[in-house]
Amino acid sequence: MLELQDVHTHYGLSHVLQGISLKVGPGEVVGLFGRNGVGKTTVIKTIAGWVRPSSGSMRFDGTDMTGAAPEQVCRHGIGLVPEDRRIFPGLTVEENLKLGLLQVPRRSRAASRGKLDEIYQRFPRLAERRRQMGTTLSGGEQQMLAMARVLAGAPKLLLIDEPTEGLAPMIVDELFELMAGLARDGIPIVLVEQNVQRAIALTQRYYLIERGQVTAQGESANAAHRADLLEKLSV
Ligand SMILES: Nc1ncnc2c1ncn2[C@@H]1O[C@H](COP(=O)(O)OP(=O)(O)OP(=O)(O)O)[C@@H](O)[C@H]1O
Repeated sequence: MLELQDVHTHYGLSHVLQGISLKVGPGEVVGLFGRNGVGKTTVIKTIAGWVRPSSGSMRFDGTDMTGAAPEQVCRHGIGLVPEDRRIFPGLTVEENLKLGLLQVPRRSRAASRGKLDEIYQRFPRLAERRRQMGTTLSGGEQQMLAMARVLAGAPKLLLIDEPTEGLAPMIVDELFELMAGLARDGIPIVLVEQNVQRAIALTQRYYLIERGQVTAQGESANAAHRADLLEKLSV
């Protein structure tokens, strides 16, 4: 479904991604793990078109998307939930979600309402707070809103970057439960998450990134692969 081949990305003279190749199949949840600063967010941003690769290729759903702009990537069905959440200030929870709904052009009023109801069922906390300003939500709730807004655009693949960073344990549990729900529903996800022990249980496969390269990959259910990953990350 998504395939990156030998992707190199630079920030100026800094050669951050040094030949990343990875695949995500239909319905697959794939983890990108690694220490701080190794390039995980840059992989996500490169897929989303926020950063242009200097070489290599990317295919999504049978289309060559190498170097595509963020809006094209988004239109092709890749939804990004960024690390900093980007909740629109001055808009309520529902207004934030309605902006997400606009991602799908020509959706009928009834279909939009249906989608919103579906989102509120998945995220009951957002339903309770639908009239509250988005930026007044707790960090964890803002993370839910960021996810829900992307889901309103009916993405074919989700990129989720560090969703639980800095959040209280209880809300972290809720977020993992929500992501498990998305996984059960067959929504493919690329997940960057520092909490590897929890995240590994959610993913089917993983890539370990070190210094801008994939240095290990494996099946999450394979005990030896898991042990190898946790050992390499010393967790
Ligand atoms: N806009 C930028 N300009 C220059 N260098 C950058 C930029 N963004 C990131 N970097 C550098 O690129 C490297 C990879 O950063 P990236 O954020 O992709 O890593 P990461 O693995 O996601 O780390 P973290 O877990 O800390 O977010 C780091 O050395 C970082 O300092």
